Amino acid sequence: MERPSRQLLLSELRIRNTAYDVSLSRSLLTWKRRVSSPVYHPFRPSVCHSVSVSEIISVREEEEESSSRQRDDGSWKKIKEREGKDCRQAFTVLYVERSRQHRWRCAEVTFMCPDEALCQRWVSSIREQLNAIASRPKRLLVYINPYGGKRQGKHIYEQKVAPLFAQAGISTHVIVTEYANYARDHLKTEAELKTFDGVVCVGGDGMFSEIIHGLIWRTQIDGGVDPNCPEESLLPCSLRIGIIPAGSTDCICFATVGTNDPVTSALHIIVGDSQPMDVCSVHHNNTFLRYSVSLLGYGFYGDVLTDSERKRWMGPARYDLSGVKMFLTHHYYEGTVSYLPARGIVGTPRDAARCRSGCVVCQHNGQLLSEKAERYKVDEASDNESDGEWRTIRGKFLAINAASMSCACPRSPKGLSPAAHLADGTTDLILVRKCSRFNFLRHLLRHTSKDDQFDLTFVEVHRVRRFRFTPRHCQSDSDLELDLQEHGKRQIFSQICRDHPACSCAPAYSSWNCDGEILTHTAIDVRVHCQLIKLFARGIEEPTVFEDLTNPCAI
Ligand SMILES: Nc1ncnc2c1ncn2[C@@H]1O[C@H](COP(=O)(O)OP(=O)(O)OP(=O)(O)O)[C@@H](O)[C@H]1O
Ligand SMILES: CCCCCCCCCCCCC/C=C/[C@@H](O)[C@H](CO)NC(=O)CCCCC
Ligand SMILES: [Ca+2]
Repeated sequence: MERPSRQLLLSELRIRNTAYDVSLSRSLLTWKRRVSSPVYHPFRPSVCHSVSVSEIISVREEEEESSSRQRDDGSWKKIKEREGKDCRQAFTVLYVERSRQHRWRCAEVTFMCPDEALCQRWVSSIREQLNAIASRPKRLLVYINPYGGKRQGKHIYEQKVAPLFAQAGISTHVIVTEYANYARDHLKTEAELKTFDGVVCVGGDGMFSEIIHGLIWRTQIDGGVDPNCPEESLLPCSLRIGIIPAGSTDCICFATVGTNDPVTSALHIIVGDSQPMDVCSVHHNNTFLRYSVSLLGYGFYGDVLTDSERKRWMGPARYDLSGVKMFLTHHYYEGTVSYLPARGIVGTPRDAARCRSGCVVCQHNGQLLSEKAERYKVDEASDNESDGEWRTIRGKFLAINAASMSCACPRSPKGLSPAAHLADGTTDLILVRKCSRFNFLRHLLRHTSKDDQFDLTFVEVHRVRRFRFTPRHCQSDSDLELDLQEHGKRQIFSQICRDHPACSCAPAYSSWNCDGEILTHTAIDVRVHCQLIKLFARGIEEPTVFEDLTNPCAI
């Protein structure tokens, strides 16, 4: 058991009219009500509070002149009782308080000191501790998409986030985007990245995608790496990214924080959290197409996205309408999926365990991959793909999904692949073969219940490092030859006729949904880059069952 660290300060201070023993160590601020009588009071509220120093947002001196100050709830609190004296005898600590469903709130407590010198000592000691936390950002570059989600981005930032950043002493350079890809291009070429400790995007998954495209591209160009070459190992980005959710799905925020709440996200940024994340690069014939961190979906999710883009004016409800429409349409697509299974790693897509804050699977697999990368640097002749052999599956699919993380979102709180990991260097490749509408509905509905969406005969899931997809009509002559041998000429010709858009109702191609953006190509080559970016987040926290044993209040 870890021992509480040495006390830096211990004083008797007052909260309102009650005396408390208040102590500060390098890790904790604790206030414990003084027990005047040893008699047990069953109806008295908890007498001891403890806050981790790492979760203190800021400390401020109270400057009111022997007067009262209005609290948030409208009541008045007395700051100073004695007359005629300078008033710097009280200080307020703002800190993170956990609320329901992974939400964080900014709470505050005001301590009254017997004299000014003591008050000053407390304020400077707490500030010293906060300044020593190197991971906290001091200067942030903020991009706001005014048109994401319900078009509330600017309002959300100004009302809920900016005041918190100001209280935490974070300075910001705020840019409201003027058109799509404004933030991406600004980051690629213009932004003075060295002057910032992080980039914040206010918007949805599409806006986040712009930010990572700008940052990853810039990092590769500055480091002399060719982003068009699918074989190149990409350089990790040094700046962390914060997401203030103001979009339609906000799946990246939800899956990394556990909730889509602007205040919670702002607090994770302020305390300087860090969550590494895998990124997939998507190429077509040695040309870079896009990066993806959440869903790469062909078939159902590609069609839903294509249809919903025409209904953008509807806001987030467009996905529900297009979802139902595409479910009824029930298109399937033929093609070949090849993949490189992830070997030597911990975890499978069917695990009961989930990726959570401080995930050991991500740590283990991340370490394994970086050691491997080091070895390859020494031995140039080694084949990068020697840890496994490519496997190939041909078929008719209703959906081909690659989930690099769970893709949990309010629509599906457990996500497309509930056991996927944020930073393990793999993506879960989910193949939903052609089946009846009823069966497909069973599969879809299981995304919203406790039942396993993979426990169906027409669904398979593989944890992979790399995969390729070729739609049937892009297949090589030798592949088509194989088809002829397998199925006989007559079947093939009737199939081609049925699939050809000119002479039948069923389209031959779907589109790829890449984190909510439509890809321009259907034949793609995808590779996972382990922990390429970092977010101001810590992963979803497990609800605490037992009191923290390092907390002196719990002992
Ligand atoms: N000023 C702007 N005008 C028009 N489009 C913009 C602007 N700034 C950003 N965009 C684009 O708007 C698109 C959607 O933005 P965003 O992701 O913020 O919201 P959303 O699509 O509603 O949410 P989600 O992606 O979570 O479903 C993005 O593709 C982004 O490139
Ligand atoms: C017939 C009804 C069946 C109901 C089934 C519900 C299943 C929900 C699964 C939700 C999966 C979300 C995956 C996230 C993808 C994001 O990268 C992307 C960008 O924001 N969002 C969409 O493409 C938006 C995609 C929205 C799909 C509905
Ligand atoms: Ca992953």
